[in-house]
Amino acid sequence: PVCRSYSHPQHDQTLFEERYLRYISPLGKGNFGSVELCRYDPLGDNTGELVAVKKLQSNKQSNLEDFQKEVNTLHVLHCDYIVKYKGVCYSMGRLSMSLVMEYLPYGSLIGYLEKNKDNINTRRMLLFASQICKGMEYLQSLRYVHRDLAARNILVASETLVKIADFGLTKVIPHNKDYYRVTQPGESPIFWYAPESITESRFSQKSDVWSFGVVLHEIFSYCDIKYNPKRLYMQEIGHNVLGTSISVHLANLLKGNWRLPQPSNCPPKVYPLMRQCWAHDFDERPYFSDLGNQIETMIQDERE
Ligand SMILES: C[C@@H]1CCN(C(=O)N2CC[C@@H](S(=O)(=O)c3ccccc3)C2)C[C@@H]1N(C)c1ncnc2[nH]ccc12
Repeated sequence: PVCRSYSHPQHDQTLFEERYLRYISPLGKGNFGSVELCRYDPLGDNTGELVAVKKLQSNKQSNLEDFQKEVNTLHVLHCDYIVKYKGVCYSMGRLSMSLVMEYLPYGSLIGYLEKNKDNINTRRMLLFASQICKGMEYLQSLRYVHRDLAARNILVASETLVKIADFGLTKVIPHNKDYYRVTQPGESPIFWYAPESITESRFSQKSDVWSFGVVLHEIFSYCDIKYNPKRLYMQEIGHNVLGTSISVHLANLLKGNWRLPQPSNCPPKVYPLMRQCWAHDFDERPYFSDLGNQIETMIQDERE
């Protein structure tokens, strides 16, 4: 099986009491809220465990429902390559809720690759890529579409393990379809989006594969801010575009077959892998299982 999901006879510690949740520092911010480092310390002697708490910004009813869906999503995911869900914390009398997850001290892939670029070799980057593939394969086996696959949402658990870390935009594909259409796209990460997601708000396993190609580009650019996807696309589109929206320019650029350039010291066989993920026609894009196999083979070749 892709993920050894064993059932722990763990106490179902899914309810964290707000009064024992001690705020320590911020871990990250986004459009809808933030993730904070906290210590859950019921004994009050600082022996409690460190946890990552994801808070919703506005307690608008709709966000609360989406958040509840995210909690339900994470609750069923048991995979070595997906961040572990620990439980929820209700506050203000169930008016607002927070999501409690495992805390991984290495933080996101962005900071980690930038900081350690000198001692991370191709094999390790390919190992990380294959783990993201496995996590995505598992997610898709449950008919989930992530919709926000990006290096900023990948967590580093150890020097040899990464985990997919954010399911704020994840949707379940209905059984009678193979895609999900979003009605109210909020602030969208369009520079990680497949063409059909930009123009038709259509999301599927194959649009996640497109985003995976962009994550590969980020990894082999060491998440260097100078070469991040948004900056590279905006350079090509031109910064002073007026009138028509950026997404129209981006969709035309992709229709005209322009793609993110090969990162400077990217191994020759990795860029074609990104290009496979960026096929304009989603039926031509590989499955995560195909990608995983190709990457495993590259890891073997790197060993020799
Ligand atoms: C990389 C992680 C996910 C991304 N992130 C983040 O801050 N956000 C993800 C969603 C956005 S949000 O605030 O927009 C959001 C808020 C509510 C609903 C939906 C979205 C914030 C930082 C995290 N981070 C550094 C962590 N570091 C160490 N251990 C961890 N355990 C779990 C996360 C985590």
